[in-house]
Amino acid sequence: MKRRSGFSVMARLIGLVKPLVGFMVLAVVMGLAGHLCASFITIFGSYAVLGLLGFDTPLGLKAMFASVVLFAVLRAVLRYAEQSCNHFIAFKLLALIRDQVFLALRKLCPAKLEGRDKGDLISVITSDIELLEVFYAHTISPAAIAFFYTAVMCLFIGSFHPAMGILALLAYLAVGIIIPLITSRLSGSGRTAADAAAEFRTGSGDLSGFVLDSLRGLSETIQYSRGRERLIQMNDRTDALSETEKRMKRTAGRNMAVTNTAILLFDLCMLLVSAMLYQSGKVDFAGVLVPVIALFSSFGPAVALANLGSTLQNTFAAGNRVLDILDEIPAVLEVAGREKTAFEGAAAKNVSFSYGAESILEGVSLEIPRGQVIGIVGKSGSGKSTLLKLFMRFWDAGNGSVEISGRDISRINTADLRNMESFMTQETHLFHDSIRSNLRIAKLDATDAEIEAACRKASIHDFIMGLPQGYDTPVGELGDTLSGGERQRLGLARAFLHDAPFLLLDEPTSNLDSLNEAVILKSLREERDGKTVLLVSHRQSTMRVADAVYSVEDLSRTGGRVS
Ligand SMILES: Nc1ncnc2c1ncn2[C@@H]1O[C@H](COP(=O)(O)OP(=O)(O)OP(=O)(O)O)[C@@H](O)[C@H]1O
Repeated sequence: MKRRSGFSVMARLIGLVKPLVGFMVLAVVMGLAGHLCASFITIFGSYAVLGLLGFDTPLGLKAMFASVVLFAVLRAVLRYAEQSCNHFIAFKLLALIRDQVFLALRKLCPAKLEGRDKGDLISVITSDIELLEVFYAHTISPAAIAFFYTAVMCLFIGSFHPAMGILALLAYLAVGIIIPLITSRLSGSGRTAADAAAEFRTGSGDLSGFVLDSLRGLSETIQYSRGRERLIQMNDRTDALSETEKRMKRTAGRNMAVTNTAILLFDLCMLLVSAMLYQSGKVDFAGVLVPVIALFSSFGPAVALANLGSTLQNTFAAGNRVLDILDEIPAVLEVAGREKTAFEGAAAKNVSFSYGAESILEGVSLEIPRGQVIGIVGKSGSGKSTLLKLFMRFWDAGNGSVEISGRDISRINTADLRNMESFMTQETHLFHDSIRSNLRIAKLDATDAEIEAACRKASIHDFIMGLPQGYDTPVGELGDTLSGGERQRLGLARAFLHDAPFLLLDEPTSNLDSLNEAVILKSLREERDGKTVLLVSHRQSTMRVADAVYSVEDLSRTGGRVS
């Protein structure tokens, strides 16, 4: 994780939400006015007491009581309006940030997400982004309100005597900034509160990842009787996390105690200073009563600012993780605005590729003429799937060029490429939705007849019709109510439905019995007129459909033709 300063995280987070600046200003103005109304209720109340005691007051008694009532009503209305405005901002902002994060993920996908811990990613998308709401709705505006409110109150208290104004300023600064800064730097084990907050966010991401991993590996855990160990590990992680949280809470509690003590001491100071000024005739009795009451009742925004300290560290840690995703550079950049390309065949020319330092393909050349079925064989791990991914441009080739219709695919519009290619991977993911919707993602405007035709080609139509709700049957959670072969055939149906000229099939028949394999091979033969197929398979029976078969290990040396 990249470490950024609190200031730069804050600046970036504010930058993310420029479109809502107007609403933010409105929330601050209403919040400021609301707080001032609240303070002036007590201040006018104290003037009213002075009036009752026979002292001179700026307004008549009736006007003062009426003002108190007016301020009370205004306070309520302004508070309501400020809160509504903040909620509106918060939810709009969440939508805005989620949009940006999903956009970033879409660009990073799939190359940069392959190695990433999915649980950690889920934690960023859900809890980290949600925590940013705290930053926008409950951090920026309280800080701005505290700033303006403090300025107004210092001027008001200072209007009785400058010394009292300066004392008030010191009090607000101490409570709102100095004390939280000092206490946030001191935590039990010598680490800063920021460290604890970052540790907490990372720990909770790790825990989500661990839980997800445990759920996915449930059958292995049961089979090898590792339930107890797994549970102990989970408990250890949870305990470590709650220990960090406890430490953070303890720090927050201690800070609160220090802040409250400081408020009482500053009030006492104000009382002493005003009494001394009164004795030396510098202020009248109102100059004692009103500033003391005004200071006493005006720490709200400064305390709110102080309280931000503990949540702010947490928010910055979350912000850092969100920014990490936004700043990640995609392995492959999207292409748009280029001349449209129609499929005329594909080729790899002297292509080399490595995942980091691990070299997978070296000097690979392969011609895939239009209308042909080309088979690729090779040892497990030799790079067959990788070669298909290069044709999909999930990764860019290190050296050499991957071409479609004679043009390097890094110069073909990404949208054209997706329309030209149907890729069936070894793992067919099924969404938690009906079978029909799961198929329709391959062609959003597909008619029911088209879906049915694709399913017949993939030899899965009869199975679907046998289900209680046919095509409307919901696929179970994680799709594990379907067998591997059924999932595979649904994957194939998607590939057929997508109806692209270039089909890339990675082990399309590995989980099928020979009967289903035969139906699918027949479909492939029938389809072949308008289609070009790149087929990876370990099964000789499947490879019989190919016009030419190459071994991926030999593609660089001998041309690699096997049959
Ligand atoms: N995203 C990745 N990052 C790093 N290494 C990877 C990645 N994907 C695959 N590999 C590695 O690259 C090598 C080739 O993988 P690939 O999936 O292309 O092989 P394959 O020939 O299709 O294997 P199989 O027949 O078992 O499916 C393997 O050693 C694999 O571990």
